[in-house]
Amino acid sequence: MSAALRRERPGPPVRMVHLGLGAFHRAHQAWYTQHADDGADWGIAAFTVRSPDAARVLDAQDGLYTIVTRAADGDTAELGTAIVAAHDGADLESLERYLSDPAVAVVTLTVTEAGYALDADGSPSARLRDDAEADRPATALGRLLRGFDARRRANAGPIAVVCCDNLPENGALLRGALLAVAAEPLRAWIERDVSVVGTSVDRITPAVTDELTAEVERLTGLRDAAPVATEPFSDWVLGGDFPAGRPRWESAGARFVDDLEPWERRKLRLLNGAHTLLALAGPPRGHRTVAEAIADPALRSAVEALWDEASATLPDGLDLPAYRSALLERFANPRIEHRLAQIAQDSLTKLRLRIVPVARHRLAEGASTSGCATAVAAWIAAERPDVAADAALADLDPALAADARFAAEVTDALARSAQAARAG
Ligand SMILES: NC(=O)c1ccc[n+]([C@@H]2O[C@H](COP(=O)([O-])OP(=O)(O)OC[C@H]3O[C@@H](n4cnc5c(N)ncnc54)[C@H](O)[C@@H]3O)[C@@H](O)[C@H]2O)c1
Ligand SMILES: O=P(O)(O)OC[C@@H](O)[C@@H](O)[C@H](O)[C@H](O)CO
Repeated sequence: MSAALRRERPGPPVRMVHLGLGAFHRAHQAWYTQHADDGADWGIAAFTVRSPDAARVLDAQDGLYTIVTRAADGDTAELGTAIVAAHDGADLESLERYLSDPAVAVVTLTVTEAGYALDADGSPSARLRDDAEADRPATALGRLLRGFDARRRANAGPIAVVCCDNLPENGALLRGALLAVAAEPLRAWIERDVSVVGTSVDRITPAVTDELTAEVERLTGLRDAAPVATEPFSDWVLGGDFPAGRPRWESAGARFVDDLEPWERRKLRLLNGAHTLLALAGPPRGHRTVAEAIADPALRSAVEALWDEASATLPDGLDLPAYRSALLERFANPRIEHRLAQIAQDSLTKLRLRIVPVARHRLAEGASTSGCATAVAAWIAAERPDVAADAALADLDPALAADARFAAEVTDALARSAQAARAG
């Protein structure tokens, strides 16, 4: 019988807190922290958001888990060691305790786009406002405010918070939301003592499947109930200050830049924009995963058209040809089973953030928008099949709906996909 995972000696001291204990945190921020040359000084206390399950499982393994890196030609396994404590997100007392400790210097978040509980214009939803005043907040930001208030009362000093979700201008968005819902005197403390760091995060890490557990046992001889599978590629670009210190993530390959926005846009508009397109257009053509969808010549050319349009909205100096060709290789990785159904969550919000700005930019220049129109048509076909195309388009973005050329392109794309579906 295989051995279970347990620590033989204590892990690093807790100096980071993470909210959103999912697959991505374990494959990305925790990986960079353990690979930093001062990683032995930086342990992470990680909290779930909605369900305690991931914390229970990881806690039973002393925070240890296996990271399986899946290259096209095979898998390798390594032990993830940076997470030293795992908690149910509802455990506010532990969150307050960590954040009251001056040695804790960084908070990271991966709570998904929906997890911020913001309205479409980026302002806090009524749910978030109510939650920020609740006795036992249930949203990630409500809980973060509770933890920050404990730090303020403990006089534990400034701290950095890093939003690691796929949201444009994620640092500014998070800061705006925190300041909008915090009551005084916490609001003034956040303004003065919390540095909100913007970041672009990149490592394709699909949801964990049962098959992975068996694969880990085969590779390592260990029983692991919390493994994670990820791709060899990894990138982390950050912009902002860390007033209480941070791991030397740059020694593990992270990049610190003065102007984050171009890198963030490159990733969101090319990688995530294409994922959103494939997640909508792939299933009606019988595809289940990104690798299957990108192997379909019609979808590959739709992605290329979208990338041509998105690339024209990006500044020079981002090495776009190399990035695009690496993306094609990453999408095609046969060992990464990235299900389109997982990516298709919240498509309306993602189109508004990733496709609509490109389409608007191109229309203002009188340039082609067929790639954007294909993505929008795929969304209408998948999620608004019973609504007239012009009404669905108006729901997505009134300015695009008012543009006769774009509306006609969407109608044409819908007709083409219906014809393709009839043809079989
Ligand atoms: N997985 C990737 O490849 C990847 C890569 C880059 C960035 N990201 C970013 O990280 C996020 C998390 O990715 P993951 O793979 O760890 O996801 P996940 O589904 O494992 O979720 C992570 C955490 O978010 C919480 N959560 C999920 N949906 C929520 C909701 N609607 N409201 C509140 N909390 C919610 C979960 O409880 C969990 O604690 C992504 O949404 C994305 O923004 C992921
Ligand atoms: O839910 P999304 O669309 O923000 O993200 C789903 C995937 O596209 C995403 O997780 C990518 O794998 C990731 O952004 C790669 O770095």
